[in-house]
Amino acid sequence: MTRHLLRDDDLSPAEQAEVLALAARMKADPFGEVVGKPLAGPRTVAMIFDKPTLRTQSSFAAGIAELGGNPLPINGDLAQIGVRESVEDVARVLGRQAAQIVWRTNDQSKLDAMAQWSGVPVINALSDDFHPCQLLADLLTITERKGRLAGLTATFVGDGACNMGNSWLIAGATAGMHVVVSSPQGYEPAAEMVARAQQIGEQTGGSARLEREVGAAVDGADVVITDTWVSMGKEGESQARLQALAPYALTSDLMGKAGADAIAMHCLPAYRGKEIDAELIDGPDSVVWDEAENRRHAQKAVMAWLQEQDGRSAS
Ligand SMILES: NC(=O)NCCC[C@H](N)C(=O)O
Repeated sequence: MTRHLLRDDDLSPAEQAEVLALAARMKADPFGEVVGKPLAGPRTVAMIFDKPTLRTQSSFAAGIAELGGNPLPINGDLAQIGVRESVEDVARVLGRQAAQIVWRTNDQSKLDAMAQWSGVPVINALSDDFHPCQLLADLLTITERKGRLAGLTATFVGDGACNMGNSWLIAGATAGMHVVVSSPQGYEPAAEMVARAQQIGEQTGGSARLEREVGAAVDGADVVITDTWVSMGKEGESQARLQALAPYALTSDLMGKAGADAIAMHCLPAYRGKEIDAELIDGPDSVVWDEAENRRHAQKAVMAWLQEQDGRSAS
């Protein structure tokens, strides 16, 4: 069966650990002299962007090239998937051209259809619901800083209903972390996301909970994460969001409540003076540039791992 990375729990806890270990090996050997070049040929990886992108396109393109493959960027505005032709038909066409498909889009259901019809591994490069590639990069970054994941407390503050809030719940619990999400009313993750993370936590020793009071949520945390208050596609709600989320800004004061060696994370793009203080994101507790670099290493590991799974299922 062809494997995909459409949401964070498409990887079991053991598989997540395997991908993260591979990512660390790839980071130490960027041109594949030891780990090899699983996309050599070159195999083509189609990258479709229906939303803006900087980190995702550049890290996938560089990573695909480092794996010996051919990155094929597709402009979503020109392809008009689901408008000019159905997701099913696009999937069947791209599945004949590319070894893998990377897609940044809005609806999770479109990714499901791409996976169902393409016959090749599909990677979610951000949807409205999940951002699993960012989480693998973030977990790699935490491992580098802390030497472990299981047992650490990660507190996400701000818009918990967005892709990053959901992915933190699911991927953090998969890694055996204690995930706390602190959001104002109306911006909490859906109950089903929290329940799913709790269910995974029962298996891994991790946990997931919501904590409305932001100081209590950050108290003693090992990792504090935030994200933009206005995710792509939510621009029309900007004013209401900036107002509602203001008490949940990640300031240096708030960060002071976290554990002594706590790190601050942000997937970028960041809005200084809104969801995060300039002195914090540009200060010594911030690991945001490592997160951005680690997108490449984590995604290379995902592509290599999916390619290997695909080979296994074909043989
Ligand atoms: N580093 C990135 O890939 N950026 C992710 C932006 C996440 C944000 N919640 C958004 O959906 O716009």
